Amino acid sequence: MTTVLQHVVRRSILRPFAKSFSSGSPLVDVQVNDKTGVAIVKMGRAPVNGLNTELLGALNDTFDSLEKNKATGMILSSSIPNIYSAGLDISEMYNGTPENLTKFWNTLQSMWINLYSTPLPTVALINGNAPAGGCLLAMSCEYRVMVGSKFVIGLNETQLGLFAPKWFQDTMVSIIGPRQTELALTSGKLFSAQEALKIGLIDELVASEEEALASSDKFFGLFKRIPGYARGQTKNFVRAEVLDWLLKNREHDTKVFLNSIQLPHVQKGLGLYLQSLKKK
Ligand SMILES: CCCCCCCCCCCC/C=C/CC(=O)SCCNC(=O)CCNC(=O)[C@H](O)C(C)(C)COP(=O)(O)OP(=O)(O)OC[C@H]1O[C@@H](n2cnc3c(N)ncnc32)[C@H](O)[C@@H]1OP(=O)(O)O
Repeated sequence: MTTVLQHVVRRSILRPFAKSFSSGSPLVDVQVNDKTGVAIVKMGRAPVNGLNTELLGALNDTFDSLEKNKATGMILSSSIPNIYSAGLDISEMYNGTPENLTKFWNTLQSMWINLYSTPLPTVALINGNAPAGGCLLAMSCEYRVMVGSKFVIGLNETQLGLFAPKWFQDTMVSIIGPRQTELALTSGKLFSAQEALKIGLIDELVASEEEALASSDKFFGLFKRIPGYARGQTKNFVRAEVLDWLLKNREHDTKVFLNSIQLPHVQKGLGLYLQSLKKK
C-alpha cells in the first residue's frame, strides 16, 4: 500500500529537473541541482532517522524515481543536526508481529538492493552519527565524506546482543577487508571520524557541509567523460558478489532474521537497550 507520504515523495521527484526543489515530505527531502542533475536526498525522520518501514519505503521509492528520471548522481545525507541515522528503528524489532517484522525486513532488503546496485554515482555525506543501519547506508554508497570530527560510525550490533547480517558484513568487508571487519564487528566497534578515515571506512573528513559538497562534486566529476553504461556495468561487476548473495538468499535471510529476533532473550535485550536510550 502506498502511504500519502510516499506518494508526496514520488510525485515531487517526478517533476522535471528544471529547478532544485524540496519534496515537502517530512521523511525524505529531495533537491536536484538543475545544472548538474545531482540529487541531494536528505533523511528527516525525527528524532534520529530511525530506519522504520515507512522511511525505508520512502528511500526506496526515492532511489527508484531518481533513476527513472535520469538524475546524474545522488548524495545521501540527513537534515537532522548531528544525526546521519541511528540505524534500524529498534521499536520496529521489539515486540513486532511476524507480519510486521517480515514487512520491515523485506523493505530493508529492497531498499539496500536498490541503493547498492544503482548505476548512479552515489556519495554519503555523513553529517552526524552513523551507527549500525546508518553505517550500512553510508557504506552502500560509493564515496563517503564525513563532516566534522565528533561523530562515530560502525556496525555495533554485537553490543546490542545482535549480529550484523551477512550482507551488512560483506558490505564492510568490501571496504575495509576481512581482518578489520572481523575485529570491528566482533567487538561492535564504533569508529571515531579519525579512526574511520585511517582505516578507509570513510574517504574524506572535512570541516563543513560546503566542503563536503565540493568533495562530492569532485567525485562526480571523475565520471564526466566516462560513458554511463561502462561505469554502471563496472560498478555492477565489482559489487556482484555481495549483491548476489542477498538476491539469491532473501527468503533464507528473512527466516534467519525472524527466528533470531523473536527469541525471548533477544527481545529482552532489545527492550533493555530501548529503555537505556530513553533514560539518557
Ligand atoms: C542466537 C542469538 C543471536 C541473536 C541475534 C539476532 C540478530 C538477528 C539479526 C538482526 C539484525 C539487526 C540489525 C540491526 C542493525 C541496527 O541498525 S540496530 C540499531 C542500532 N543503533 C544504535 O545502537 C544506535 C542507538 N542510538 C544512539 O546511540 C543514539 O540515539 C544516537 C547517537 C544515534 C543519537 O544520540 P542523541 O542525539 O543523544 O539522541 P538520544 O537521546 O539517544 O535518542 C533520541 C530518541 O531516539 C530514540 N532512539 C535512538 N536510537 C534509536 C533506534 N535505533 N531505534 C529507535 N529509537 C531510537 C531514543 O530512545 C530517544 O527516544 P526518546 O526521545 O527518549 O523517546
